[in-house]
Amino acid sequence: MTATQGKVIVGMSGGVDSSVSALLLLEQGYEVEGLFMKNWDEDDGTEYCTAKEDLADAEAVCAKLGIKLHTANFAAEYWDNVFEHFLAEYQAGRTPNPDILCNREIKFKVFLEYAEMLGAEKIATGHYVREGFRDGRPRLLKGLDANKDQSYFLHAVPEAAIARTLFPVGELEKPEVRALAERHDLVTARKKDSTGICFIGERRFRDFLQQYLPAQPGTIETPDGDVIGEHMGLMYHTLGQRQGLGIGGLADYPDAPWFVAAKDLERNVLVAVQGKHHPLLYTDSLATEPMDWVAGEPPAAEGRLTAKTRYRQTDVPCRFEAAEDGGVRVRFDDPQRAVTPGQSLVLYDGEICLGGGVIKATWSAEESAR
Ligand SMILES: Nc1ncnc2c1ncn2[C@@H]1O[C@H](COP(=O)(O)OP(=O)(O)OP(=O)(O)O)[C@@H](O)[C@H]1O
Repeated sequence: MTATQGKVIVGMSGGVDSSVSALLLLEQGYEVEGLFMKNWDEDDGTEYCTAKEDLADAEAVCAKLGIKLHTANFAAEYWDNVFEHFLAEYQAGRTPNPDILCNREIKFKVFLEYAEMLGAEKIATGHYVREGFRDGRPRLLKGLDANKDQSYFLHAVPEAAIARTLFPVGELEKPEVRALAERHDLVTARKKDSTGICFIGERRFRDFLQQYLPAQPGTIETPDGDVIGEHMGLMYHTLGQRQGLGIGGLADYPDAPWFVAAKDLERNVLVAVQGKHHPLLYTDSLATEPMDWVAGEPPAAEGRLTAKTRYRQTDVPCRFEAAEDGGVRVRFDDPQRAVTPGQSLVLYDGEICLGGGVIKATWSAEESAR
């Protein structure tokens, strides 16, 4: 086939989505080359990093498709611009999402620059999102497969980078993608989806974090300040999670499970409540750090939108207003469970992903009313 559409570099992760992306672009008449990025040097003596296998799979797919595969090591950029921030956030008691930063800083910045160096105007990835023009602007749209939509992770990528990226699988459902890979005999057809944070792999999160952040034991308390247990470090706990208390003698409390409701950083105290639906586990309104707007600016009018506070959540109705510091204040129509500082709030106008920001404070219905 002769290429008529210009040169595009596909981010080849060794997974099925990027394999099929390369295939589709070839079928569409692009001159396609692949790039495998190594963002984590796995010489930390563990067996968890799958980079070697992934590279071998990317090589096999590129050989099968007859395209060239480049490799690049961005581990230094990843460490400086993603990982250090990730650790600092944990240290500050928040639960960060490094994949969002990885997209903004690595996949849609360093990778784009690298592609330019290789003589390509455009890059492509296997993300389940779409690009579409609305009101004359290139917009980031949700992927058609609602189960796989990855716009949550891409909300911090600027419009100019979105405009230079192709998302061939964004128009497809995942089973169609696997079927295409099977039909073309690609080795990744049945490869299982990657889970969790890329550099942590399947290992226990606490073990990983302990290599970088020392344990900081403290107490677990009720909202009234009764000590009911001990924790090994606030960073090992996630809001809304069921919490084993590790001590007996809770004679004053009925035998109901405890859930993490808050982290008091100043006192190094984990606050726990009883019952999965305790009101303190619900957020009525929140504030974010300065927002990353895909369009570079907030929507013209404040008002009603929908929002996700975590990946794989259906977006829920809310009302938003801009704050002076560049962040937003959002109030949900219905209080949301386990909204976690450090994770991102992402706003949508229908299928358009507008942007998002890191959640810095949350208030329960009772606190909002005060
Ligand atoms: N190491 C890598 N090198 C090059 N591109 C990558 C790499 N990791 C991810 N990407 C790109 O980012 C996209 C989304 O990555 P993600 O980790 O979410 O994988 P995924 O949705 O399981 O996709 P895939 O099935 O292609 O691995 C990939 O489809 C690929 O285009």
